[in-house]
Amino acid sequence: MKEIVFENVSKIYDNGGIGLENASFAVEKGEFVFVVGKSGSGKSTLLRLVSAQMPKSEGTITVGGVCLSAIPKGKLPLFRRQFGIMERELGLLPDLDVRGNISLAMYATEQPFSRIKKRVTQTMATLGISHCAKQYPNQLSGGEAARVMLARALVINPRILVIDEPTANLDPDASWDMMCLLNELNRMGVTMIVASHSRELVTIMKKRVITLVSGVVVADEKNSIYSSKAMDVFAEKRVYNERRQYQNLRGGLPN
Ligand SMILES: Nc1ncnc2c1ncn2[C@@H]1O[C@H](COP(=O)(O)OP(=O)(O)OP(=O)(O)O)[C@@H](O)[C@H]1O
Repeated sequence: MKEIVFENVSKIYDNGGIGLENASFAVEKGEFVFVVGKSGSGKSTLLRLVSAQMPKSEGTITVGGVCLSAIPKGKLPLFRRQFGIMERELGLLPDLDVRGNISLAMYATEQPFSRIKKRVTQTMATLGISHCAKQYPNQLSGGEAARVMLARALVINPRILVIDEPTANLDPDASWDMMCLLNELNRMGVTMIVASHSRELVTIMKKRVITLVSGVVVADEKNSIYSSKAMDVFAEKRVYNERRQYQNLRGGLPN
């Protein structure tokens, strides 16, 4: 069953910047997909479009069979609850301990306090951070803080986890632990869309990899590796084509 479908989706920001250009792909329920590309290639844009955090400019996005443009604005917050989102910009609140930070994500779901407490305890145990429950963010290691951010995304029991750079600023051991954890969550049935800069980890994981260059999907392969060569070849071709178009417009190519 198709969980996410993008059909000719583009995102053009208010200042004219292109975030994503004519992207088409589908993600199956329970799939694990990496999104890779150089800085500014459109990874975060794609993730934010998937999780209905901003509107697309063109094309059609369908999640769980629901076309995002058909959802009334007032119903979007409820719709977004099927996504767990982990991204750098959503930092931990410094004045709340770990349990508080994770619990906060559940308050909007309006569940009874006892249920929230049980679910938070369970999530901390799953992610191996029970021992940090009473610690504050500035008392956590990088790896622990990343797990708390993941716990905050996971605690609402999402169908889809959308994760931007899960291993940013982590040492190799903590990065590997994080990837294993994501793999484990995926095995439990959660659909995963993960943007990553980590060449080594993406290659080792052998998952589906969507590669972006300047907002364009240039490769989409199963059991794939992070190939900077594919990016470079495409970037060179694109620059060459743009030069040709420009020179044609100006009256023909020079010798
Ligand atoms: N809010 C915004 N307003 C205008 N342009 C934006 C905005 N957000 C992103 N962009 C532009 O869209 C393009 C894609 O940016 P995006 O953040 O999606 O890339 P990225 O691959 O996630 O980069 P990074 O790896 O550095 O996080 C870039 O050219 C960027 O400048």
